[in-house]
Amino acid sequence: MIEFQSVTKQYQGGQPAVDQLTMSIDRGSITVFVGPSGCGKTTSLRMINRMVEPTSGVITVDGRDVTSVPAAELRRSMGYVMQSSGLMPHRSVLDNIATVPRLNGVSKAEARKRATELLDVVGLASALGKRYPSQLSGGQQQRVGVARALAADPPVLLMDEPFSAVDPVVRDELQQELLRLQKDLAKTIVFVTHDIDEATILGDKVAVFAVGGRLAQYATPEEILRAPANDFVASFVGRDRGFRHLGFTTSDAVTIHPVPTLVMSGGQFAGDPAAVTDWQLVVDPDLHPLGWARPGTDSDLIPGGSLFRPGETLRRALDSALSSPSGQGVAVDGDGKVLGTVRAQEVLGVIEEARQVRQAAL
Ligand SMILES: Nc1ncnc2c1ncn2[C@@H]1O[C@H](COP(=O)(O)OP(=O)(O)OP(=O)(O)O)[C@@H](O)[C@H]1O
Repeated sequence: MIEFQSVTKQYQGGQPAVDQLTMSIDRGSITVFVGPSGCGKTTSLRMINRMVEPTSGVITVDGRDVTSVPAAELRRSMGYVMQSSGLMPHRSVLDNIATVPRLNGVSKAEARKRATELLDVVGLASALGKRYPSQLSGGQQQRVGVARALAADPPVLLMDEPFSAVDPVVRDELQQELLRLQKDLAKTIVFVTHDIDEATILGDKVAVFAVGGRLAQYATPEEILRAPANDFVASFVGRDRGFRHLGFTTSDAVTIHPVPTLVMSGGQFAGDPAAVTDWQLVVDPDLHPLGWARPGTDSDLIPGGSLFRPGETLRRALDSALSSPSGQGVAVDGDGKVLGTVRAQEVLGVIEEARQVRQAAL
């Protein structure tokens, strides 16, 4: 959908900000540009919609050289979301979202109707439409920024560090929301971040840029974590990359063992916890896990670790086992009811088997 052909950008008097960039961006996918500060991510993104003009090279969108399209028209045909939501402070949320459709000649009533629908699409209550941007939280403002970018239903969405100014919990929500939206919308999204975790969570493909605007690696997140192309990528991806890579393999092959349970209801154990000779999982009458009872004590309820569902990743399964006071990770079904437990040693066994299979395939 988007092609960079030997694209270089040199601002006056400096080193190239982007140096001979050649890459193809797939239609309907999320492509993430990641790298340290100043490596040319934003410049590369802005050359797609001609907010920045290349010094040399060609960029095409859908086979058309972008320089053949008037810059204003090109910009309106692509959604753009930036770090500070960039909303107009003196316009209501609805009117902010309706901006581009209005510029494209859509009637006010029609544009506002669509804007109200979009509030729902990005998970905001329609009542917020009447507020001004300063009356929203940072996370809500970013959602409005996404709604505004989607308003003209553009095939391409450019996102420049859109979630980096919000706290980690909201950021996590916004990332999940974007993935959910993308399932329905299948836009061609180019997303800039300096955070490798965000890149691997969101990207179908990840482009790692090195200082000097050179493309150091362009591959799936799984491949970048498993096989960084060089020392720069390895150090940028960081020390936990082996662990993060577990986030790409499912835990299907891990055995789930039955676990003895002790029911707790109304704050009371249904049996005698002092008689427990092995760790027992404490559950409510509907089999939702509450914590653990330790053998040989008259047992307070000991809070449990993280839970995971079969089909989730090995990372979740391992985390569940390692964070559990009993050393057993608790697997639950879609309703949150206990299915059984997994042991860290066995999860590690599956990880090692998967590694050997990959090794043999090389
Ligand atoms: N308008 C400009 N004039 C001159 N130099 C610029 C301009 N915009 C960016 N640069 C320089 O170009 C290089 C690349 O900048 P760019 O903003 O693309 O990097 P980035 O990877 O997005 O960085 P960050 O993560 O810090 O936003 C930097 O050295 C920057 O100082």
